Amino acid sequence: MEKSKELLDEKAIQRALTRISHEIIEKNKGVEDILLIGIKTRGIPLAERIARKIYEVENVKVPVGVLDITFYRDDLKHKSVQPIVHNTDVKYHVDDKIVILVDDVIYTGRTARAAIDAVIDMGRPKYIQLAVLIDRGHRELPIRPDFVGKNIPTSKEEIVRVLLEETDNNNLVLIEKN
Ligand SMILES: O=P(O)(O)OC[C@H]1O[C@H](OP(=O)(O)OP(=O)(O)O)[C@H](O)[C@@H]1O
Ligand SMILES: O=c1cc[nH]c(=O)[nH]1
Repeated sequence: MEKSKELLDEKAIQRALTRISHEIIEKNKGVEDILLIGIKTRGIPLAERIARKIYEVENVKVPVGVLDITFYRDDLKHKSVQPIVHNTDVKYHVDDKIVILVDDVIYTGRTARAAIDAVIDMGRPKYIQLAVLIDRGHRELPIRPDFVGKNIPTSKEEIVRVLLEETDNNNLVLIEKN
């Protein structure tokens, strides 16, 4: 039977995103030349929420782009090793930009790596940074996010589910064990 435990509620998610937004501003000494890129699915609403928070603080509208990256798989336990970047025809002007990739969960790091590759294929950004709501560990590549909402130690058997109002009509982070 699947057991589910709540890790973050709506307020905790929003607090984490507020902190990440402030850290982005601080690390980059403002928000000039920043391009946020949300990784589908839930990285997109997270990037939009961060953009809204940055606007509240800095009064600057930072652009938000989208990357569609998925694994060919039946479920999370049967991922193939290669994530696939789908919208390769969508190109952003990344030259000299600070590109901040945004995703809900980082696990093996393979999605982040595919996103980094996709951005590098588009041009020559000044920096690429990575923001995630949840870092659940178990990296298979030397990739570490610059901005983390919450580090959650997990076993490989567990699954972290991020639910957002925009995609799931709910705001919760759950950990599930089969
Ligand atoms: O670090 P990794 O091992 O690559 O795992 C992290 C990725 O897995 C999840 O995406 P998923 O493939 O479940 O797609 P979804 O977000 O569209 O549900 C999550 O949203 C990250 O993009
Ligand atoms: O547990 C996991 C692992 C990868 N991606 C998720 O969204 N959850």
